[in-house]
Order: sequence, then C-alpha cells, then structure tokens
Amino acid sequence: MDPCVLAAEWQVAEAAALVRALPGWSVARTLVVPSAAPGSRLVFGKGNFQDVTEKIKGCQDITSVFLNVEKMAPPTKKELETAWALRVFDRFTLVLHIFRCNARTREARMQLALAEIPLLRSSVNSDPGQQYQQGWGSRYIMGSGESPTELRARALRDRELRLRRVLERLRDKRRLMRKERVRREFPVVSVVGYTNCGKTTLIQALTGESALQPRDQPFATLDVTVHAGLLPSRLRILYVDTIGFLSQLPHSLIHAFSATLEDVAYSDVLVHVTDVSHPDAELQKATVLSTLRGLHLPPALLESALEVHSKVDLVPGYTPPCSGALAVSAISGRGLDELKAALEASVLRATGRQVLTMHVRLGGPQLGWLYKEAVVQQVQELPEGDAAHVTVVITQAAYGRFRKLFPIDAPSALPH
Ligand SMILES: Nc1nc2c(ncn2[C@@H]2O[C@H](COP(=O)(O)OP(=O)(O)OP(=O)(O)O)[C@@H](O)[C@H]2O)c(=O)[nH]1
Ligand SMILES: [Mg+2]
Repeated sequence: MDPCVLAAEWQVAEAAALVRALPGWSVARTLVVPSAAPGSRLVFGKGNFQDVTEKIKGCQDITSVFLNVEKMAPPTKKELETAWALRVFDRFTLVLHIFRCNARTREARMQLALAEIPLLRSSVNSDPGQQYQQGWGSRYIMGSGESPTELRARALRDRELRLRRVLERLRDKRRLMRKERVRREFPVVSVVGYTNCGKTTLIQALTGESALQPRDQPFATLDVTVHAGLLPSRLRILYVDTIGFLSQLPHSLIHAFSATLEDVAYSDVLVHVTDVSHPDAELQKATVLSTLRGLHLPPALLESALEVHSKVDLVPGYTPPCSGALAVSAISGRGLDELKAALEASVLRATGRQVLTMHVRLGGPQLGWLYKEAVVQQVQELPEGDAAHVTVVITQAAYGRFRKLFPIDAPSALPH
C-alpha cells in the first residue's frame, strides 16, 4: 500500500485511541483531509473546509470534533466552533482533557493546572469581549482602574505564581526523597517510552508488584511512581515508571510535567521501551528520543540507555534488527531474564559497583559489616570452618572502607 495512505491510517488509529482514552467518549466518524500549508491561519483550504463542514452537518450524533493537529490558534478554534456549532479540540486540548481525567495525585493535578494557564491566557487575549457576556458588567471594576481583561490576566498571574510555589515545595520534597534514596544507595532505573508501549506492565513483570495498573489506553500513567525490584545478584534497585511520550505534543505540556520527569535525570540507568507490535514503532521511537534530548539528561545516561523491544508475543519470530536491543514480552515472560542480566551489568557499570568474592574470617565483625554495607550474594564456608568465601555486590566507596577497617582480609578479594 502507498506509504502515505498507511501513515494516515496509523495517525487516524492513534487519534481514535486518544479520543477513546476519555471516559465515555467514542469515535462516530473519521475523515482524512489534507491540511492547509504550514503557517496558514486556517487548518484547511477553502474547498476542503466546505466539504468537512457538510460532512459534519450530516452527522447528527456528534458532539465534538477532534482535529489531529498539534495546536490551533484560539481565533481559528473559535471560527471553527462557530461554523460547526460544536466544541473543537486539537491534540493539545484533547491531551489536556485526558490528563484532567487521569491525574490522580495532587502534584499531577497542579502540573496540569499550570499547563492550562497559557491556554487560558491566550483565550483572554484573543477574546477581550468575552467577559461582558459572562456578566462582568461595566468595563472598569470597583474603581480598581483595571479592565476585566486586565483583572483576569492578573488573576491568572497570581494563580500561576501560587501553583509554581506549591509545586516548588513538592519538588523540594521529591529532592529530599531522592537524597534519601542516594543515601541508602539504591540504584535507580527509569523506564521511558511512547505512551501505551507497555512500561507499567514491564515493571509489574520485573517486580511482581500487583498494585500497578497497566491499561490499554494512552496516558494511563500520569504520575511518576517508584517500585522496588531485585536483580539476579540480589541487588535491590528502584524502577521509576514514567508518563508516556506522544508525538506532536507542544513542548509546554511536556515541560509542565518536567518536575515529575526530573527523577529520570537522576537515574543510574535508562530503559527505553518500544512497542514493536505497533505499525508506527519507528516514529514512536524517534519521538521518544527527541523528547529525551529535550529534557537535557546527562549525555552518559542517554547514550547508555538499554533498548527494549516490547510486546514481542504479538510479533511471532521477532528478532531485534539492531544488536544491543532486547526482545521482551511482559505477558509471555520472554526475554525478562536476559533483561534483568543486562540491567545488572548496566547498573554495576553506572554505579561503580562490582561483584567480588572475598576470603573472610568468620567469628569477627567482617561478615556482619558486609551484610550491612553491601549485598551478600553467597557465603561458602571453607573446610577449616573458621573462614568463608563471600561473594558480594559492593560500591567502590564501601570496598575502600572495608579495606581500611579490615586490612588483612582485603588482599584476598578477587574480581568475580
Ligand atoms: N500482548 C502484549 N500486550 C502488552 C505487553 N505489555 C503491555 N501490554 C498491553 O499494552 C497495554 C498498555 O500497557 P501499559 O503497561 O499500561 O503501557 P504504558 O506504556 O505504561 O502506557 P501509559 O502509562 O499509558 O503511557 C495494556 O493493555 C497491556 O496489557 C506485552 O508484552 N504483550
Ligand atoms: Mg503506564
């Protein structure tokens, strides 16, 4: 089939999935229409506009129109809404609406409220007369010398300031939690990817945590959550589940969630999940990479990201086309052990940890110290009974302390 037709079909499928992500919403009809030249104030050319208008008027059961464009200028939106006598959404406003329905924590709700402010501001600017219709009465209010438009703009500024202040406090709390995590030295692995690619399901499969709620819809996860899991060496790590990315989404929206994505920058390892059963997997992957670049992550973190190809149970006989990518199915369990092994190697490398086997005298404080300061994998008692070979995962700093405290035992440490 013509690649353009195919691409249009995938875009329609994604647009329909976005609409259906809203509780109670369904798609009555879809249309593929060429859009006007970029930069044009209108979304369609004149002929297409008439054609679309006729088709919309012919559908009695529709209540809203979703135009799958990034963002419309407020006057354009207004013009279309007037012409069709229906509410009109673009990707930005539709996604905001989905976020509104899915945001659960206070932080996510406030991030959302902040993301909505530019929209409210542009509607005030584009429609200064609107307030009179809403019963604001006279042009000047109670001798304040401010017009309703100015008043509303000031209220928005105040609201924005308030939201930023509270979010900053929440951000401080998050920083504190992060410090605590570093103090306890739990390595952190962030799982990122296009929305609905299977991040939450994968973390659930890796940690066995049943409280996680994967769902077949875009933006099921709106809050960054942290989940503990064990690697094969018994090293405990924390997985960070993140909000999914989406193509053609204004950066302001991603920015609004940057505080929650801040955790990603502080992780030790990044896992980039791509749903290879999706026909548009390549575009989704490119979107995620460009969004990640926009988050200004440490280059080493970005370069060392582990590439996971998910949902391979839906693609029989799948093998990754590039070396280094891992084929995984969170549902059938394929590739999960390999993923854990690869994660372990990455985590050890990124955090300067090593697996060592040491000759340790039993009966002294050494073994107890190792249990406290490192992860003890195995204790193999030696025939003489007063010593053991102890295999540990240990940070360089802890190993240095161990050597200082117990100099006699140190020379017998061998890299694993
Ligand atoms: N067949 C199959 N389905 C999967 C697999 N992993 C996830 N899914 C399904 O894909 C859908 C989305 O999964 P989620 O884990 O919620 O995806 P997500 O990336 O967390 O999505 P958002 O949080 O919305 O960005 C769900 O219906 C899952 O059951 C897999 O390995 N195989
Ligand atoms: Mg999720």
